[in-house]
Amino acid sequence: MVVEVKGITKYFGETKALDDVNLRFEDGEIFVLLGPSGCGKTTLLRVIAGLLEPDRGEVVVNGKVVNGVPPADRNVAMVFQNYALYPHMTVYENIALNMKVRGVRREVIDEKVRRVAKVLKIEQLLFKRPGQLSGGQAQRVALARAMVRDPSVYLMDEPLSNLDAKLRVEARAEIKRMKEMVNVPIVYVTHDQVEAMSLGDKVAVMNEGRVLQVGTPLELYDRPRNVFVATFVGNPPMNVIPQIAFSSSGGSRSHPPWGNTGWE
Ligand SMILES: Nc1ncnc2c1ncn2[C@@H]1O[C@H](COP(=O)(O)OP(=O)(O)OP(=O)(O)O)[C@@H](O)[C@H]1O
Repeated sequence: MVVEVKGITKYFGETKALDDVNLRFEDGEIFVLLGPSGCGKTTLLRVIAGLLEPDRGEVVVNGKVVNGVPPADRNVAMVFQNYALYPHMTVYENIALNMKVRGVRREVIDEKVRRVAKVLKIEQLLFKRPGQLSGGQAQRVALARAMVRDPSVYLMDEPLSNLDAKLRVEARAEIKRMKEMVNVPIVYVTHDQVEAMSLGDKVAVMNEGRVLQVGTPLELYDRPRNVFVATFVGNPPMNVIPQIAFSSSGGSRSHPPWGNTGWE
C-alpha cells in the first residue's frame, strides 16, 4: 500500500491551513508529522481520511485518486487522542463492532479479536467496559480496534497524549510492534519531538501549513535544512549561533558585520 498526497492546499476562510503539501507514505513505515500547534497536522490527516476535501491537490492510494470518495469507502483506520470507545459495550464488543457491522462471520471476528488482544496484552480486559479501564488500557483497546480492520492506512492523531510518561514509552513500543504486524503505512501526528524521533522511520517537520523537511530522524538531526528544523528537532535543542556573512569572492563583505545575521 502506498498513500500519497500531492499538492494539497486547504483554506479555512483566510487561514491557509495547508500549503502545497507533497508526501509519500509507504508500507511498513511509521511516518510522523511533527510540528507546533496549528501547523496543519490534523487537517492533513482529515484530508487523507476524506473528512475534509482539499481546495487543491490529490490524495492517491495505490495509484488511484480518491478525492471525492467518502470516508467510509476509503478504508482508513483513525486513532484519536480521546479513544472514542463506546461506554455501554464491552472491550470485546468495541473491538468487534466494525467487523460485525460489515457482516464478518462470528468465528472470524472471534479469532481476530483474540489474536489482537494477545498482541496488545488485553486478553484479561475483554469483558470489562471502557469506564473500568485505565488510560493506558483504553489506549490499547483503541489500537486493537483499529488493528482488526485491515485498513489501507492508519492515521493516528496524538494517540498517546493522555498517557503519563512511563505508559507513553510502553505504548510507543506497542505501536512499533503493531507496525511489524500490519504492513501498511502508519501516519502519526505529534508535536512532541522526542516521540517523533523515537517512533518515526521518517519524519516530516511542518510549520504554518508547509512541509519544511522530510527525512529519517537522524538526517533531520544531523542535517537540518533551516533554523526552524534545527531548533525544533533534538533534545536539548540545538544552539544557533548568528554568523556574519561574507561573500566567497574578493573578500568584500556582502553584509556589514553588525547587520545581517546570515540566516533566515
Ligand atoms: N474547522 C476549522 N475551521 C477553521 N479553522 C480551522 C479548522 N480546523 C483547523 N483550522 C485552522 O487551521 C490551522 C491548522 O489546524 P490543525 O488543527 O490542522 O493544526 P495542528 O497542527 O493539528 O494543531 P494541534 O497540534 O493544535 O492539533 C489552524 O490555524 C487552525 O486554527
